[in-house]
Amino acid sequence: MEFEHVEGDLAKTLITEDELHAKLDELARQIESDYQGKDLLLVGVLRGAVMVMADLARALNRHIEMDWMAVSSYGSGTVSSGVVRILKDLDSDLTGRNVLIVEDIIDSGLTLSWLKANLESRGAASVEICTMLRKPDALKVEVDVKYCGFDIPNEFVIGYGLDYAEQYRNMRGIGVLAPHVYQ
Ligand SMILES: O=P(O)(O)OC[C@H]1O[C@H](OP(=O)(O)OP(=O)(O)O)[C@H](O)[C@@H]1O
Ligand SMILES: Nc1nc2[nH]cnc2c(=O)[nH]1
Repeated sequence: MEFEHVEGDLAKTLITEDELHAKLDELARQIESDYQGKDLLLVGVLRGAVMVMADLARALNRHIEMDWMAVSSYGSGTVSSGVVRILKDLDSDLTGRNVLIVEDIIDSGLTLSWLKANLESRGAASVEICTMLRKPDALKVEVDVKYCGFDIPNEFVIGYGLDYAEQYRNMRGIGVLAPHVYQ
């Protein structure tokens, strides 16, 4: 049972581990085809994207580089503050690079629209976004997403890198947190 230790904290299971991995394989084939003959720098956004990054990188049958940024707009709450702070910047020079931002979720879109513009301003040849989840009903700004795993309802989700107050990131699938946990 993949959710055994958190079962009482979940309102429902949304996406299973198998479904996540099948989707990652699909995305990896598209990315391989789109970036044929080009360099590829995967930029993971800490901390939530750690699981997607690790699994996507291994699903790709090609050379890649990885770098990491840490930004924060949520603190320990469940609603975006809208203010994005860089907690850790990239080590790489982006000049002329093909950058693929790897994310776990696009919710309001505030983090990713800010981050994409920020990386584009550093002279990259291209900056695209790959996100495992997106909430179309929660978007406050348009974000141009090239690769999206699943569109999900506007509910607070946990698992596969996504936390509530730093818990649940190691859940293998994705679920909706029961309101009694945070109310
Ligand atoms: O579209 P938005 O409303 O801006 O939300 C998306 C952001 O929220 C999550 O990160 P969070 O700030 O929770 O930090 P974490 O990755 O360290 O958990 C997620 O990883 C995105 O970066
Ligand atoms: N854990 C979690 N983090 C988020 N950050 C933005 N949206 C979400 C969400 O639904 N769940």
